[in-house]
Amino acid sequence: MSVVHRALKTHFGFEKFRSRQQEEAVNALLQGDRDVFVCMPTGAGKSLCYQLPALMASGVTLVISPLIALIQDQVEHLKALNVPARSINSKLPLAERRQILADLESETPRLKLLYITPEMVASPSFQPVLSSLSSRGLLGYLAVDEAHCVSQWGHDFRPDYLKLGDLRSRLQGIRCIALTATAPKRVKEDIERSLRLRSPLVFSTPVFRKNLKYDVIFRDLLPEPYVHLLAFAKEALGGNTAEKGCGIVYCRTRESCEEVAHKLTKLGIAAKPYHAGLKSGDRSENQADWMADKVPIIVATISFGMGVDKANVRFVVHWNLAKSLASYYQESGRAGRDGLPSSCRIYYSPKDRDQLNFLIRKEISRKQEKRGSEKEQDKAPILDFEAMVAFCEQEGCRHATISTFFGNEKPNCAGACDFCRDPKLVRAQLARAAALSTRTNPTHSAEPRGPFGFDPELYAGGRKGYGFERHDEEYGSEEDDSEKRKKQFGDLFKKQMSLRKGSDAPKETFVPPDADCVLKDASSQRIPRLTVKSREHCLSLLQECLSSHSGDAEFLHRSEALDQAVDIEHEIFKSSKSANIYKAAVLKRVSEMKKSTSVSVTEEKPCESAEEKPTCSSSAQHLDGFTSASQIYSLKRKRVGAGFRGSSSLFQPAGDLLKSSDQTPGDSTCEEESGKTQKDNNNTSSIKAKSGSSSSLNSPSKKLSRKQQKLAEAARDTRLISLYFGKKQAQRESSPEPEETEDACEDRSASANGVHTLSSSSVDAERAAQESLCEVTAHAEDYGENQQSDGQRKSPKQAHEDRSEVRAPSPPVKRRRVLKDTKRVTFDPVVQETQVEALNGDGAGISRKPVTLKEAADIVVRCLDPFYKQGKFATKDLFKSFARFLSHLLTEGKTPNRGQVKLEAKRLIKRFFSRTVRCESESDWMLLKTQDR
Ligand SMILES: Nc1ncnc2c1ncn2[C@@H]1O[C@H](COP(=O)(O)OP(=O)(O)OP(=O)(O)O)[C@@H](O)[C@H]1O
Ligand SMILES: [Zn+2]
Repeated sequence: MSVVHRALKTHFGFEKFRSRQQEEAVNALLQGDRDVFVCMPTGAGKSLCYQLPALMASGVTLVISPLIALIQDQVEHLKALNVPARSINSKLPLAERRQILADLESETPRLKLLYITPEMVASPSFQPVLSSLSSRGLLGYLAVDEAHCVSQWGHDFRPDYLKLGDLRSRLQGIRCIALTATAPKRVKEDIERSLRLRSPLVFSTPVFRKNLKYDVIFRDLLPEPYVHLLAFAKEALGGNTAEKGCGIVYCRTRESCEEVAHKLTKLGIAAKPYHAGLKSGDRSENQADWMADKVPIIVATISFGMGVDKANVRFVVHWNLAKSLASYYQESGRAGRDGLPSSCRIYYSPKDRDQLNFLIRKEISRKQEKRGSEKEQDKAPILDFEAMVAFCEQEGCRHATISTFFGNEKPNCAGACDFCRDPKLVRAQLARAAALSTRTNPTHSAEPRGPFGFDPELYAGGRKGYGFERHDEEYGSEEDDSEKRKKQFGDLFKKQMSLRKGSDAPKETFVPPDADCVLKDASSQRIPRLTVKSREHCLSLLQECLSSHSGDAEFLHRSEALDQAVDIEHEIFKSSKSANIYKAAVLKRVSEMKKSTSVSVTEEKPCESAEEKPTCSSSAQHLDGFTSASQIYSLKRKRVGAGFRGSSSLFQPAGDLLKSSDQTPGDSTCEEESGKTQKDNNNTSSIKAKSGSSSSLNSPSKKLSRKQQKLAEAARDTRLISLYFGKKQAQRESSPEPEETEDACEDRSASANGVHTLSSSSVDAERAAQESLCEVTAHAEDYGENQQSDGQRKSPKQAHEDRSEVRAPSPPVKRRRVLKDTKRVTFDPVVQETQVEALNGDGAGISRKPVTLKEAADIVVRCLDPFYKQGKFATKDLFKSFARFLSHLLTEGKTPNRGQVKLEAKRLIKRFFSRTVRCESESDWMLLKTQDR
């Protein structure tokens, strides 16, 4: 037995190498003097190609891997084998980090493998560690895992990987091994160049895997898609599911995961969903059940599979299209790792294709807008996606398409794909698909394009690097270049969408939902002329109504209300036949909810609803035109005073809410409210005080009733939710208007906070780094966090702009009004508060008033909500606990006012998320208590 084989057995327990390539790669690294490039499919055993040499060589091998989750997987696996491997990352407890650094500083480190992210390795704070190891000759190899991340043509481009080139040059004499599963030709060239590999020895497994059978089924041609899927799954699993293995169904959305899992289970085969929307406990349980073969099918979003190594996956279905051929190859490659025959199927649908196409281009456009320029590599995702579409729509061998894409020779498929097995059948399906497409859209018949009408040129704007804008946005009258471009491509999009739909009525163009749209059946076009935007707006109305009436003790009422609202909206959507019926039903439901609440809230007895007290409401108008949230909320001058008399409907503009207190008792059916308002005068709120300061506009002598305040606040939050759902809208609303709104001021103020927070955070990190080497990591992670997606380090300004995208809640209505009239130029909220109080003259504004725990909690939840929605908390309970923790932290033993609480909450939250990518457990925030305060 050779030394290498002995080591293989000793360290890993394997009798032999998995493949010739694996063995040769190991030997090349151990014996040769050249760099090594390994390209093998997922699951082929790439890791061992550097792990074994690392254990046999002297020194510490540095392994660069893109994700902390992947690193943790690897390290755990190696620890279980007693291999001295560790990682330095932000999740590491301080004590362990110290231990590792001490070991690396020692004369002969015990560690053999040190896993690290590219951000960390690029961090200036890590350099001393690196230099020290290098100068003492204690570095073994440099292994770059998932090396395709270095390529701007790759689907997972990570800008920080580019910095590895410099690292490579500095570490002269250290040999590098780059590994990837997916390397189309141009990606491979990029890797070699960027990592400055020195005439590397290449060990590459052909991508062709003869045990995988590929086929494509056009879903829209199926009368019963789920029954079809069931039959396929049963056949692939070979009847006795418990013994024969398991399957994965990939879906793009959480909703379709749930639906497919439910349908399959109902049809008689157990299937569990797996997606980020599940509670982490449920998610792990579903995965564990599947791993343990208790449940044969897992229906998952693509997040599932990273690190999942299961040999007996008999099929991988893509219920929705993958975003690129490279991704598809990787995802479908999770089938048949044991070498046994397995099936990979796509249930293809042109709607799906169009939606994904739209999202990809939108994402590119977003990046370009952010960066302010177009780049050649912007085309990469489009080209990759087109390759994916061609895979489905072309007549030809599926294996050949994949192999050619990866720069391999065409393989001998020998019937391992539907086309090679029965080309006639595939052609017939394509013809039927084309016929269906023509029937649905007559204009297609004249177009030279693929069977379902796919024509890359149709997206000409996108090909030139422009993204698609929501065509129904209004454009400013002053069209600068970028506005013109937007408009031009807005028009282009309209035209192209009409082409697709065979319609020349732009109004009917359906704008697909954003990727983060929470609506159920979001992409359904069942109700003509009902836009996603309208549905989202309705959803926000329902949510606000639910959250503002769900009682006050619950920290999370907002998120819970959203869940409930999603169900209610969906129920209404399903049962409505037209857009008007749908809208009316939503308003009715809102009104009913309001009514039922007002019965229990004895102190509030305003006009209840449009239906009951028509003189009190303007809801007819809103019903028709769907009053935008900004209208409801806005206190812009033009709207103030132009509203409706005495309405207290939920749909009443906030300006009118202010105005309503002006009415004479006999003016409307809102007498009671008016009277109550008068009575409330002594309970002076700052809203009153501040509206007083803008007396020329807003009938200062009266103040808002509690309900009015509540409604105004609800309206404000409704607007925030719209912002959340459509950032486009947010941009439009914050764009310059004839008069400056309070929102603009708030934005700047938030930005100013951002500046403060950011700088203090980096100062803190610097100090920490100086204090101890161990703090190096925190700094490095901060560094990583401040990277833009396209890799440029954010300037503070950019960082603030980004921050303002997910805006923090606005200040109370009261402040806005005063600020407007004082032509705010100061962005320091504290200064503003002071100014406001000075204007009030009594210094008794709410801003100075100490907040209660409940009020603090409310502020904290609002600040935290965007993070929860971005999936930064593993569970809802964690979110709740963290909110509770922060609220106590901010109020215990102190008497802060609202402004202070908000500032401090934002600072702590920012701090927390600069170190913690995703909150997974309560221990994550324990440091905040001690370190960060
Ligand atoms: N020589 C071998 N004999 C038996 N099993 C092996 C051998 N080498 C590696 N394996 C096993 O193969 C599985 C896949 O290995 P590994 O995770 O390294 O694959 P990979 O190519 O890195 O996949 P991915 O692209 O998903 O990272 C692991 O369970 C590993 O233990
Ligand atoms: Zn074939």
